[in-house]
Amino acid sequence: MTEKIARVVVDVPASNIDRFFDYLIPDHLLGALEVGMRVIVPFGNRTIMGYVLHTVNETTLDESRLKAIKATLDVQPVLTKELIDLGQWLAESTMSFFISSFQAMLPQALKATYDKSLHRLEEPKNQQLADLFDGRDYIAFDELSEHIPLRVINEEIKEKTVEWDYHVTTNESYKFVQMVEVVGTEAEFDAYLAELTKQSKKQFELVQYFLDHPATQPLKQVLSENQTTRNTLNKLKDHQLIRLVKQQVNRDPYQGQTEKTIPLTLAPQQQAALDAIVSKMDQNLPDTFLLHGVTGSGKTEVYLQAIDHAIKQGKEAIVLVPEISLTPMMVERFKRRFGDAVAVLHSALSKGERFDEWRKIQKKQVSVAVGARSAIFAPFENLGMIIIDEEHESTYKQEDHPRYHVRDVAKKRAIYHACPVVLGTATPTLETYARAKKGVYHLIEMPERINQSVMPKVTIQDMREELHQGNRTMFSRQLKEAIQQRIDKQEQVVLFLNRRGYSTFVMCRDCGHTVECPDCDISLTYHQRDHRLKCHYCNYSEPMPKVCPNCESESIRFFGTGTEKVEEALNETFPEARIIRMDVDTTRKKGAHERLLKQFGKKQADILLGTQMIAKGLDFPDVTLVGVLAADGLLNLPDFRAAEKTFQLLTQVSGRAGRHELTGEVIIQTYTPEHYSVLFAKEYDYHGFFKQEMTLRKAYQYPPYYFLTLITVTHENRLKAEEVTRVIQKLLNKHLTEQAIILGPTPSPIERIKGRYRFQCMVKYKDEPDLMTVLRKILKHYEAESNKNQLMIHIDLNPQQLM
Ligand SMILES: Nc1ncnc2c1ncn2[C@@H]1O[C@H](COP(=O)(O)OP(=O)(O)OP(=O)(O)O)[C@@H](O)[C@H]1O
Ligand SMILES: [Zn+2]
Ligand SMILES: [Zn+2]
Repeated sequence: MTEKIARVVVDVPASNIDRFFDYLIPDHLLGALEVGMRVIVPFGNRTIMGYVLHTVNETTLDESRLKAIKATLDVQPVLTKELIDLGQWLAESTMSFFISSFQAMLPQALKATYDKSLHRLEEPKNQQLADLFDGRDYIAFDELSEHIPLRVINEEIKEKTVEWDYHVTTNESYKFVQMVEVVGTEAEFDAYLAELTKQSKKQFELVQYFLDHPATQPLKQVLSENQTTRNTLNKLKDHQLIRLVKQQVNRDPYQGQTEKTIPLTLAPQQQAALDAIVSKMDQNLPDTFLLHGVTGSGKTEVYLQAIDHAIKQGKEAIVLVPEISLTPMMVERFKRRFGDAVAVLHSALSKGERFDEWRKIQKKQVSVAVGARSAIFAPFENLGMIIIDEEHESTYKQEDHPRYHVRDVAKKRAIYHACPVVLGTATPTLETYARAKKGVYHLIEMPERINQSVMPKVTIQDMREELHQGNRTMFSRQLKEAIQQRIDKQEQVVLFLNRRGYSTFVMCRDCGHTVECPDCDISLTYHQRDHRLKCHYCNYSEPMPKVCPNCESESIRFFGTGTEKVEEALNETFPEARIIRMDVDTTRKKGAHERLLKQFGKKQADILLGTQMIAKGLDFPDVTLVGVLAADGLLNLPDFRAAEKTFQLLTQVSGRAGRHELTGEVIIQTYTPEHYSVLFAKEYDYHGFFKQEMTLRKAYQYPPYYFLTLITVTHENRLKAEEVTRVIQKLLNKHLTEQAIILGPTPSPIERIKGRYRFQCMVKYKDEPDLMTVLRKILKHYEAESNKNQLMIHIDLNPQQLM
């Protein structure tokens, strides 16, 4: 590359800096610097990180005034040309900053951190400061701020005795292991042996060992095989018979996987699906498929064989799974089929592990990336296919800048690579199924389970009725009996508790007072482990009160059902049952998910009790009963998708039973047995549910009939938040077409979070070509106030959460 000017996006997420800056490429970097690399550049009086997006020979600015790039952080670009374009598109289509978009595409470890320190140029005039330097040239900001007032520093800077120095560090770290290399000749070992006294038995053994094992091997292995210590080994090192060397290795979070699986003979419906997908792949067509297959219909095997086809063509594949730590079984199936050709990217890995997995993709050491949302940015350059499993999951939408939906990014990448996208699920979102019905997506239906196994029979238990009959426990009589039967027959049970919207809040039975977070508008949740009340939004916590803060009554209790409480109740009711509980508390440790599921798989427990995280991806042959303890939790959320989410969840959970030879049974407990989402889920009637829900969406003007945009305004002052929202609502009214429906301002369902009041304005529309322009103008108008951070305006195009 011979251009001499680089266009850089700098690491400052602020609206007035959200553009390219031109920098001179210094001589020593000419020819070495490439587009897509990270660089260190001077910016104002600071030094920061940036990405080189273009190189050019001409600038519209005065070239003599351009600053030069200080250094590059990479020897190989971290962003491909495709990703550079994608990042810009992402920023524009989600109304985010360029820098936030690029950061979102790269692993955490590549982000920069900044240290600020004071650099001494000559002896400071201020004695206190001079003393603090004490012969040093730099003082870290933290140390400085403890001792010297900022005013003094500013004066010294004016005198040019000192200057601020900014140091950029990035966090990519490589893992090294100590290796033992044998360097002594046989003769030298013999000479050493001759020197040894009779007491040095261990040394004799070690010499013998190295003569037998001359190859370089890990230190850890040498020590463990010889049952010896570093000290003992050091004697050989001192005699220059061995040497310790560092070797860089990839951290491998999936070490020691079991043997490989081979492709299964496909059932006819699977074969048809595979043929359709492979044919588009071979024709290089960026078409989107909806693979609508009931739970247990063998979708995963279709993915595996389609990927196999891609690999054989020398192409690569991306597989997206909801939240990967929740679906370890899924990951394992890919690992076992493709072994080392798979990189796994997800949040349960350490920063370093994730970086190593990402680098495998960058270095073309793998051809498959399996991961959660951000894996859609895997830097492959020859994609053959993108798969989004469980496409209905809300985790595919990022709820923070850039607010993108993985489906949109996938379609964009598919066009670039001319490859198909496969959306797979048993419960498509209404948006997706409507598109498939219109022919925008190719619809593939897989209505049968593998091996003709039937969908488990679902019964609904009306918990109000149970109460009338005097049953005050959390298990209906039928569920209790069914669990007991499974324990007796040594079959297994999965019990699902919907945590969201059904958490354990504290209420006084005398006065009805509930304990709420002082900063957010929601009840605190009781945590048994440390006997404290916590806020799920801001981390506020306080001890569980002994008496009601309102009336001092002692009858203050927690309500609702947490997994811990259910576990207690299970222990009481079925003392002989072995229970595995899976929730945020028991799975906090790394690898805990996998470990607990493995235990259950080995039948070391009778009952698996858990929250959302056990709803999908589980495939255990001996599970014959699935119980849903409280189906209504989601129904009560203030969200137009509440029914859809309930239907999806119930269908997914039910799908965990009877997947192999044994027939399954599902029992759903609910307080609203007449709700259509419960009734259609009972019949596994997706099409019936779709029809009914579409009618409602049409009547109430929601997606997929209308697009939504949600604008949320937050401010510490309630009036201010409401007023700004009102102004925005008026502006939208004025500038959009007559057809647009503009609602608000209304308080958000959670009116206050972290001490900030929240108001929202919702736009429903079919076609508003000017919407983005108007929204940009609004943001621009409030730019100054937003940059000072008093006012915040969030714009969410196609929101998934309305809270
Ligand atoms: N062609 C086949 N022959 C035999 N067994 C198969 C075949 N395809 C899939 N299976 C097995 O059937 C079970 C269900 O398949 P799979 O998990 O792929 O379904 P799925 O549609 O992905 O399910 P879910 O959406 O419920 O997770 C698995 O145990 C799988 O190994
Ligand atoms: Zn709070
Ligand atoms: Zn009270």
